[in-house]
Amino acid sequence: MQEILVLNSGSSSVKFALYHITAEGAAGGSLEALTLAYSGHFSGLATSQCRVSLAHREPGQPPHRYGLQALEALGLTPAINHEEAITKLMAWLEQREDKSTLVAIGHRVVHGGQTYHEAVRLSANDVVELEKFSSLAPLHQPHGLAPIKLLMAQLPDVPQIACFDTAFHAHQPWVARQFALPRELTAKGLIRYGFHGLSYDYIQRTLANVLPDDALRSRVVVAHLGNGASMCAIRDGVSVASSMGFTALDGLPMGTRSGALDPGLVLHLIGHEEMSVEDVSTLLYKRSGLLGVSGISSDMRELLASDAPEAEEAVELYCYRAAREIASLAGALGGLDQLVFTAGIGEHAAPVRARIVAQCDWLGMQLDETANKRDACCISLPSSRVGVWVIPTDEERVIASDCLALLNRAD
Ligand SMILES: Nc1ncnc2c1ncn2[C@@H]1O[C@H](COP(=O)(O)OP(=O)(O)O)[C@@H](O)[C@H]1O
Ligand SMILES: CC(=O)OP(=O)(O)O
Ligand SMILES: [Mg+2]
Repeated sequence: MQEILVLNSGSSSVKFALYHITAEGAAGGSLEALTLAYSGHFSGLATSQCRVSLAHREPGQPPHRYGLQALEALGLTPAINHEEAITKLMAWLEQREDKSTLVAIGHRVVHGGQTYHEAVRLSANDVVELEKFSSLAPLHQPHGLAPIKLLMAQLPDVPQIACFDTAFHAHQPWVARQFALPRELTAKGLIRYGFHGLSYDYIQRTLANVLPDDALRSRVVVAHLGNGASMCAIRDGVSVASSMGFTALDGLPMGTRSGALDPGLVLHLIGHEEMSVEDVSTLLYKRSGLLGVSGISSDMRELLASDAPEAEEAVELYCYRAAREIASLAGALGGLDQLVFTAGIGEHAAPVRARIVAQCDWLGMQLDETANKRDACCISLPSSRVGVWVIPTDEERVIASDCLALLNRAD
């Protein structure tokens, strides 16, 4: 049985999955060409909520979830940061006996810049090139590249394949990518890239299965609300605008990131608050967003459970900015047919979805409150002009499927 391993370093998590390639899969790269065998994650990294999970799946059986003792026996105990998560994951992989079945390892790499527009088998030189984007995605790029370097050394014959968050947005109209800056800076690549593209790709492919009529999916906004959060306007299956820009700091407020700010505020911090570039970077990437406004936590679960007015203020601001962003992206699309919620908050936080949808009622959204409380797939009423959906994302499956397509092309 041939296998593909996938690693996905998010800002608060390391997710991993092992797929078996089905007989039909050997010939095509569809999402269904792969059978999930193992999946797991280290989550809540750099918070007080660090957790680990592992599940094993046999075809036709319910998933077997490992308990705490079984996880401990495998060395899979909670990790406090990405480095520790990767070390534990590598040790678990190392102790698996047979690695000859592994035909590729797929990695989520958040920033692909202007050159990397599709999945690529990495050379050592590619890794050097991709490291140049580390300052543009400090919460992601170094953590995505670290296991690539380790695995290139440990398993030199197994292709290490990078799949990029930015790739899905690479064909946005130029007007959506430009900043209003002098041309010589734009020419240097100071443009909007957009992120979470693997997630958006999964959602648009899955929505097409749930809602097969193309005409109903012409204008879609996907709200990827995880620890990082962004939205994407998708017209006829193609990204046309996104809330994230040059870096994964723009747009919506996030767990610890500020989202969009007046750029004059950054100048003020440097000029009048005597903050260095590094201080401002730490402030905007690690101390802002839900954590900064609430002063309590970056985790939406904790804020929703809290009675503190500061927690409520953080949730209110989060939902307000999200509703404004949906309207802005509907503007880019010239209307809206469907809204999809996904990722940690989008998939699980019914009160957040309810508040956002309530603020979008003027766009023609009517929430089915019972369906919303159940995290059902369709959460809008039949009378709602805009369909509202909850679709769990699966970046790992898109990565595995892109790897398979690349391997099949190379044969
Ligand atoms: N049941 C829940 N209710 C509210 N928020 C949740 C729930 N489960 C997860 N979350 C939120 O999702 C976030 C993690 O989202 P996820 O997409 O997995 O993260 P990452 O950005 O690291 O990939 C957590 O920080 C938490 O705020
Ligand atoms: C790009 C980004 O913010 O990703 P994540 O939500 O996984 O941290
Ligand atoms: Mg994520």
